[in-house]
Amino acid sequence: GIYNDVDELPQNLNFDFIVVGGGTAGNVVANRLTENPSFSVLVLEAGPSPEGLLNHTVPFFSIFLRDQSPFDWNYTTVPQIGFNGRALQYPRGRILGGCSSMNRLAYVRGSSEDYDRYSNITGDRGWSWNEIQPYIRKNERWTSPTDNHDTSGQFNPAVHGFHGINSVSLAGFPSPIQDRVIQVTKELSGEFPFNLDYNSGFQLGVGWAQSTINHGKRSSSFTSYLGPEFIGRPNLHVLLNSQVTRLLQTNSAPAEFLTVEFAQSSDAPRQRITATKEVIVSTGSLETPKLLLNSGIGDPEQLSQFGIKPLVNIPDVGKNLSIQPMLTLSYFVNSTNTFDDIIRNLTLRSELIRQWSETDGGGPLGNGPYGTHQIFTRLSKNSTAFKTSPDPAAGPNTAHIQSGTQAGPNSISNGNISPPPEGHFMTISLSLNTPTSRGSIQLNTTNAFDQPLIDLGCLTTDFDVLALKEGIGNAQKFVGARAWDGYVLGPLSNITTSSSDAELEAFIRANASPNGHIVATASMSPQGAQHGVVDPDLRVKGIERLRVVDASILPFVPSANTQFAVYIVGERAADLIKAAW
Ligand SMILES: Cc1cc2nc3c(=O)[nH]c(=O)nc-3n(C[C@H](O)[C@H](O)[C@H](O)COP(=O)(O)OP(=O)(O)OC[C@H]3O[C@@H](n4cnc5c(N)ncnc54)[C@H](O)[C@@H]3O)c2cc1C
Repeated sequence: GIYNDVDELPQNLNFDFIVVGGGTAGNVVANRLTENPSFSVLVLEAGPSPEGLLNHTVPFFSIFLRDQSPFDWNYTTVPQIGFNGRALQYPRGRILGGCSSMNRLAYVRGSSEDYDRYSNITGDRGWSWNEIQPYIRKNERWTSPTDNHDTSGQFNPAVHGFHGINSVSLAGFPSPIQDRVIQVTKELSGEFPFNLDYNSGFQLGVGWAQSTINHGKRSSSFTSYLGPEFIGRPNLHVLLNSQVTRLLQTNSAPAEFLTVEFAQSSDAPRQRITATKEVIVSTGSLETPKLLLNSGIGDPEQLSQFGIKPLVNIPDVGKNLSIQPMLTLSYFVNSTNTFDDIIRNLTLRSELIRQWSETDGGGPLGNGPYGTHQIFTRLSKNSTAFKTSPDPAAGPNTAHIQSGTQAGPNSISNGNISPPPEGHFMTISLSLNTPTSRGSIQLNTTNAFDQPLIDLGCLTTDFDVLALKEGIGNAQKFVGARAWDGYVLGPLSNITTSSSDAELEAFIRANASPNGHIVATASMSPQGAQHGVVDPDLRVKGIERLRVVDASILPFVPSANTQFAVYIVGERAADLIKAAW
């Protein structure tokens, strides 16, 4: 069951496993472990439930989940050198389902090489593309689009799972620009070839967008893994509004941290519960390092500076943060049939809400705001970026740049949801999927309710800036295709094909923003390695019966949005834990 208050928890229960964080990965672990009726699981989630929240259910409205809100951690980064010293507001779900309850729903796996790299650098074949296939099937439930259009030629059924838990679908409402995008794949087939399915392991080219949407409604780890058929399990307990403040050491040789300390608000009394088998930390890439550090697990020198007693020496906690920087390029179009007015015109919006609810998820609001297609491209072989760094992609078939096409304003992707008051747009958003810059998460105070110091480190290497410049050039080639003649009128920004290198760099630093795909702050490394934070079986190094299971364990960001990888991490972790007990 799901409880709001600690007093509602069934008394005198022993919990075999405590999952800290009911987010994307945490709910997968809780679901899979409770398949075994003899395991009892408690999930402690800092936020409330998204049940009944329209913005967390209507896919298009994810654009409204970027501002400060009671369902968000409302982070602000430290001033970012690479972004001209801008300190950025940075959204993360503080709600059951975590970021899967508020993300942009794009379902993108990355390349097979991304997963083979995880396998190679950890020495564990279990993370390779071939070995994760069963977990893809366990996670994915391919679902027909809301409008039931003919999807042949829009995806490859052979590479999808139809019997998993988490819904994935193609757009359920046509976009006004989708036919032109397909025309570009024919016209410029050398640079932008059509790819039937970018989730096959071979991602390069242009494919129809796939999203975690179930009949016009968000499919999250809350709606799926804690869905009605599971949440009634007598061994599955989810306590909301409960933030874990520290893990407490219960044994020193071997080191164990089986007691969790938590509180229902910053000034509420601290409570304690002890797991009998394992504690699983699934608090995400920003909170996981903070929780470990507050518990005395980290770099001893840094911990001592805060008066925290160093208990386990793991210098890499919070280091190596990796995230993809992104940019959006918007163009005025010769049409009023775009999504701009859904944001600007409240009357239209309420009509569409009515359509959505009367048709069970139908109409444009049932689509994610990510647009029609995903475009995966590589930098040119003789790119100047490669003079500054070896190729950071996981392999020769892995994209450096991922772009999305949408019939709407640039602001959809930027987090700022106020489009220009006039005009209609189409936008290419482009993300550098293979960043070489690294940042960090550090403590600011020892109060668990305070934010950590978040340094995303974006655009601090020459490679990343040069690669984004080339990404802009790619986008301009795409928009320059004849398919857009008479439709695209001109750019919204002052960036054109004749902009100088200096102008491009100034534009990038002033306008780029981080996307939501933070990883690597508690990276996996080989068993026994001194670097990294967890072993390939996700056990925290030097500690027994404590694992980290969330995005923070990925040592590199995949060439993709990250929820897919996180679901796979959750699925495999559950099997590893089951095998250990
Ligand atoms: C704005 C945005 C847009 C995105 N768009 C996409 C997209 O379109 N496609 C895609 O694939 N990916 C997207 N992502 C990324 C993806 O959603 C995340 O990588 C993934 O969901 C992270 O999963 P996680 O389990 O690591 O963390 P989360 O899902 O964040 O889960 C962590 C959970 O732990 C809880 N928690 C944290 N600290 C504590 C504590 N101390 N005690 C108790 N509970 C705690 C949190 O409230 C949260 O519920 C986006 C992310 C963001 C932020």
